[in-house]
Amino acid sequence: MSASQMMKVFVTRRIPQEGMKLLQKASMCDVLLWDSDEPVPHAELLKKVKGAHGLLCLLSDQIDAEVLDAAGPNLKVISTMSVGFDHLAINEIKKRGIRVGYTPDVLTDATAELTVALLLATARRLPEGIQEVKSGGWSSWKPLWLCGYGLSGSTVGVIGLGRIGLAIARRLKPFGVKRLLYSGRQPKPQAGEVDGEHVALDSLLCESDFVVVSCSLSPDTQQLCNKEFFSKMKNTAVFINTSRGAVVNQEDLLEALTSGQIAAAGLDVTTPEPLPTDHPLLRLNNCVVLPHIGSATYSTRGVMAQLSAQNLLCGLTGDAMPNELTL
Ligand SMILES: O=CC(=O)O
Repeated sequence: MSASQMMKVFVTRRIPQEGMKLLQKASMCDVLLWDSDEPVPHAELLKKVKGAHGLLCLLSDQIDAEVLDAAGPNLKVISTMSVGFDHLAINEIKKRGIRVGYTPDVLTDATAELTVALLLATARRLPEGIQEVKSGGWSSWKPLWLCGYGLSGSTVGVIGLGRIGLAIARRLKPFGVKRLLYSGRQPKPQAGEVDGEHVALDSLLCESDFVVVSCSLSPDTQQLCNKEFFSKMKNTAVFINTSRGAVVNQEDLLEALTSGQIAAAGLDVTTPEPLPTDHPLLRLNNCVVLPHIGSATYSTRGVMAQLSAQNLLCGLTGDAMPNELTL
């Protein structure tokens, strides 16, 4: 293929080899990589994307009208190495006739596992316990020390029983969960598998011992978890969010945690990301914050990279993508 027929692809970060190899093998592609583990600065993104036919990006890259304009009319496909796509200006993308690939399913298990780990770490106060061991605060076995909340006999409420929500529910049930509630627009047939009860959000909040947020970020869910939301939760309830930070009003969460309105929170996602190290949430013992690592297993990230590369290449050749977002 002559240089003028080659299609330009910009990859916004180092990604696992499984994906890079596929792109490098594709004879029609001229691949430009932002060869770093850190995000490409916005000004560089605008430069590097110029004239690209394909863009492989991550959830931390905001792909807005400015980026699309900088790319210009060649851009045929955007492939995001994520299941979430709230970082993409979908209306602008649709207007320009650009196709979008994403990576659902392949990260469901890893994200559900991480959610369970975070729930248990938060409810059983693992970070506090580890800190006490290291600091010499562990003086003896004490009946009233570092007690938390258990899943056995509990009611769990899942907000958004989609692929990941269901995988979380499946994993939590064997801990002896008594009732599994879920909210969402309509009952889901697959909820039967976990004996899930479809309830109104208010009932879920009033009745649950653990509230797990697993919905995607949309105008409907933005700031869903606010003062009113937390005020309906039990004082002994634990709040877990592994979806997107913007689903939560963090000021209101901080207030709920410091006032004792709720018992504890575990967050894998925050606003902003990274959360500044002096953020007040990080000073609380009853808040466990992780750095958005839901899908971070070696194999999952490998498969995500591979799928993103496949989506991108199919988008360039005009073929059906393994996972194309319906716009
Ligand atoms: O948050 C993770 C993803 O959207 O893949």
